[in-house]
Amino acid sequence: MSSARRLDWVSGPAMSLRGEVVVPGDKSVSHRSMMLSAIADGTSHIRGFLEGEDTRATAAVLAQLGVSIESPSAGERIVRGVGLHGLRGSDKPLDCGNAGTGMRLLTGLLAGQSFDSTLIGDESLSKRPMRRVTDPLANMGAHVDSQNGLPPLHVHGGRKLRGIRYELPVASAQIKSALLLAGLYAEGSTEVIEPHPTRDYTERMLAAFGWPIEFSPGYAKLEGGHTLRATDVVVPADFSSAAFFLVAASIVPGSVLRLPAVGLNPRRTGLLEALRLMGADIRIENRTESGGEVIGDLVVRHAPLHGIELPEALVPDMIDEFPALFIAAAVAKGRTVVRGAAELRVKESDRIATMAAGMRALGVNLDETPDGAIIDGGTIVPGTVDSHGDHRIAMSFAVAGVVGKGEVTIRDCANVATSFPGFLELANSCGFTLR
Ligand SMILES: O=C(O)C1=C[C@@H](OP(=O)(O)O)[C@@H](O)[C@H](O)C1
Ligand SMILES: C=C(OP(=O)(O)O)C(=O)O
Repeated sequence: MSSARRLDWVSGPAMSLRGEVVVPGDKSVSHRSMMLSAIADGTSHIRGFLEGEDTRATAAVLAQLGVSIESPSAGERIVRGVGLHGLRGSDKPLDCGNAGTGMRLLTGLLAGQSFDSTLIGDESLSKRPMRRVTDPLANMGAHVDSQNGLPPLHVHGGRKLRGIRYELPVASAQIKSALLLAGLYAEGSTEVIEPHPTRDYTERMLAAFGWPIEFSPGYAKLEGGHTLRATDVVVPADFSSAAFFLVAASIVPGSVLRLPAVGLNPRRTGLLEALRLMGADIRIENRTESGGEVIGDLVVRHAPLHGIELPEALVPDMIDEFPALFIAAAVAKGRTVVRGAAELRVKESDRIATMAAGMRALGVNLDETPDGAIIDGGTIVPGTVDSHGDHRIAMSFAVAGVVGKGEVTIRDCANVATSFPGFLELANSCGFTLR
């Protein structure tokens, strides 16, 4: 990573957090809306598109493959779909940046093309496991070369794909989605069965774009040989971005925050349940439906939190929210036990190890376990932590700073722009003291 990317933050104690916090568009939905619009017939209009580095990287890859994408204003994209077989190969590598979602889903999408592609990523993405998608794609007849299971990935074109029935070894929406996207190009049916239901945005969006698909929690099945019809997409606000404010307002006395129109897909809101089990006061107001997704305003008030044994069934529904939950646990009364979350070790950083190291530096008592942590609530003291370039870790320690006894210095925060551009300004607008 270049030195320009090495940005440090200092987060200081806050009096109380108040106001309305409008968080940016959902990252998962933004990636998928771009991919499906690109291979649809006709022009799709996306609103609320996340202007983050991850989702812009996906848009740039599709533009490199010949898709015309206009951006009339921030968060708005007009995508002229080229049809299922209209993408054109590129001689240059396709750069997915920091995005696991981008790389894994695009691998599925590119496996069925007539041309070869090379997918690359940044230092962090280059360490993330890809066999979880390349192995089942190989069963479908695809040919993807990796570097011992890691990126860069070379996806060979001109392969005839056939549908498979695949039981996922881990609960992962990225694996499921990669197979479904390859399945669009396959002969016969592609069927995926999950060990625990994961976010179903790919399934819902395929249906919205007119592709026949059968799905229920933990199951999806589609057949190749149809077409996608351009559709307008409204991207809801990202629950995973709202999560930092839910935790921060819960733990800073005197706080009340309103987070309008947040996506409340049940496969995303595990943190809401977890915080409520800990005693949090979070209400949903103005619940409504938009683009086939439930959205609502989240109103969070300070409440004394206590430790819990986190029900393992919640883990996939809050897979990106553990860094934030760990901070809540660090100041809750008593002990919090997290198990069954080994997937955290293969995210943008090893999120168990990175959080454990940082929390210890801030005086928190915790034991790291292979698939989770045992955290004793107490007081956060001033100190310096390293986010290891992991956006969710950086934002979680910014939350630790507002509730701590002094300043928390956070190293390497530039990657916050991958999922939450403008976090610092938004956080300060409701009472953080972050610089
Ligand atoms: O499908 C998606 O959009 C995502 C799925 C999850 O990853 P896994 O599929 O690896 O669990 C999640 O961590 C990631 O931030 C986004
Ligand atoms: C794990 C994440 O994203 P991705 O896998 O797309 O890099 C995340 O945003 O926390």
